[in-house]
Amino acid sequence: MQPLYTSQQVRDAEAPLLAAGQGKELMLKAATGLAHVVVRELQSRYGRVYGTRAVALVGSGNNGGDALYALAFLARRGVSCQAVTVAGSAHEEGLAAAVAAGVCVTTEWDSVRDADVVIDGILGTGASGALREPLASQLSDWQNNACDQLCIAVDTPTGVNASTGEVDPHAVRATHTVTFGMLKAGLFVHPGAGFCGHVECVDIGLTSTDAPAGYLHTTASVRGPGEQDHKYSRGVLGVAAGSQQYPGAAVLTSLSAQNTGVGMVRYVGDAAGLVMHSVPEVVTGWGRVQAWVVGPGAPEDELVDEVLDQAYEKCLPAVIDAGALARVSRARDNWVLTPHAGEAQSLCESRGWTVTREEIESAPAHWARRLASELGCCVLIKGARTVISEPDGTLHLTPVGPARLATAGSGDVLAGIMGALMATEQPAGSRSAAVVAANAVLLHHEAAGNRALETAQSILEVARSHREES
Ligand SMILES: NC(=O)C1=CN([C@@H]2O[C@H](COP(=O)(O)OP(=O)(O)OC[C@H]3O[C@@H](n4cnc5c(N)ncnc54)[C@H](OP(=O)(O)O)[C@@H]3O)[C@@H](O)[C@H]2O)[C@@H](O)CC1
Ligand SMILES: Nc1ncnc2c1ncn2[C@@H]1O[C@H](COP(=O)(O)OP(=O)(O)O)[C@@H](O)[C@H]1O
Ligand SMILES: [K+]
Repeated sequence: MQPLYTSQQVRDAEAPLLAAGQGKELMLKAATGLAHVVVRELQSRYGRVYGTRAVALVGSGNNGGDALYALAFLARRGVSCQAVTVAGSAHEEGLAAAVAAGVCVTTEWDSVRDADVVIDGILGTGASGALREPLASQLSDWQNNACDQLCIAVDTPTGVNASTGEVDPHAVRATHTVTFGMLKAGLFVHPGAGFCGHVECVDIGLTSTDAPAGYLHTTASVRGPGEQDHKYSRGVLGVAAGSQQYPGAAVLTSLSAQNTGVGMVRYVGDAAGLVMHSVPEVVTGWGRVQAWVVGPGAPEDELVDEVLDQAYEKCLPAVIDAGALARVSRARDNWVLTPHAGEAQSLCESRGWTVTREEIESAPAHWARRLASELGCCVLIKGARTVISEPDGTLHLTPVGPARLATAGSGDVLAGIMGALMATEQPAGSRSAAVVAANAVLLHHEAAGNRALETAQSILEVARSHREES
């Protein structure tokens, strides 16, 4: 997992280097890394670099400085370069370097639309508040008329908050973002993540001793059974799912758990016959378990309450989904609540917080954090972009999953995968529970089929391919 930081943390990491007089060196490293990406993308899209046209939008700060030094580099490679200064002033040394390399400087935006590549060097980590006029309207005019244009953002797309992922209505939609030194959390949080395109980080020698704001998870793993393991030591998962109205959820949860790999699945609920028919390895009825999944398919309240009490009293890790979410009155830090935005809204409402589903969808990290802090457990808000927060606000993020997961029963499958990992991994606190949850999301993405049943089936092969035998 890769650490993610806020803008302030990055600035704090830069401060001692700047104080030691290394500011120019840092900027040149950043600009060189940026220019290499521009060259690579020009080559990849147009098959040539020489003779292409690059336009950089240049703000008044160091973000613009990066763009100007990169233009100087590109001009020397035979790219026809123009700097559009958008803020009245620009980084002096960067401007001088660009002019010396033959870059044309203007305040007119006419050339932006026809550029082969636009470099967004307006705002980076120094941005604050809403985009000001006339910049905001100029950005909208350009982007409303741009079509499939290569656009490479310097450090962060202008208008995307690099710490929170919140987005200004006039924000730049980049195809690529070249960020410097440390990954910024806002580049991976919805909705900002959707404006960044492909993100890559150029190493400029920054390090931080701060606790990261979050982690990016990109690699799944599944623990295999050890030589000495038996079905009980490997982990038994209790599944309390399904009802007469929604029996299928019980099947999807149990099947995906079994296929992910677990010592045993014990099922309790109203769909035992159907579960047994579909997954004959499942054992029905109460017994000892090492983790619980409770809630998919709206099991009865009495059953849910009994499971929640047992999991709480025994400190068992648990995945709390759908119908069980509203029954949670106390929680352990190794629990993961998995609401979609609508369920998250109900959780908020029951706490007297007024928020719409749309507001949760546009700031899921904020609401996941708030709920996790309030409840004292991990909260995973499902959706096109899934966000996990620990109670202390540390985020756990994954790359975006395939949209074919937007189908009924998909969440039940995720709950089963996560439950199986909980039973075998036995997370003891919120950090390890969040890591398990992120791992489950990655496996879910990889297994995604066109139907939830197909996903639950293909998780067998996906988990096998990631299994590390111990
Ligand atoms: N420091 C280092 O070691 C390194 C830093 N690096 C680079 O520096 C970047 C940070 O540079 P930075 O601190 O100069 O801030 P930056 O993002 O250019 O913006 C400041 C300008 O924006 C303006 N402005 C602010 N908000 C605004 C708004 N809403 N709407 C309109 N304007 C607004 C603000 O105006 P003011 O508020 O002062 O009037 C000010 O003029 C960082 O992202 C990375 O790219 C790399 O080179 C590596 C080494
Ligand atoms: N557009 C999308 N792209 C990627 N993943 C998605 C998308 N829409 C939904 N998902 C994922 O599909 C699952 C849907 O879960 P949920 O809404 O609980 O469905 P159900 O209740 O029918 O099981 C979640 O894991 C969610 O993150
Ligand atoms: K930028």
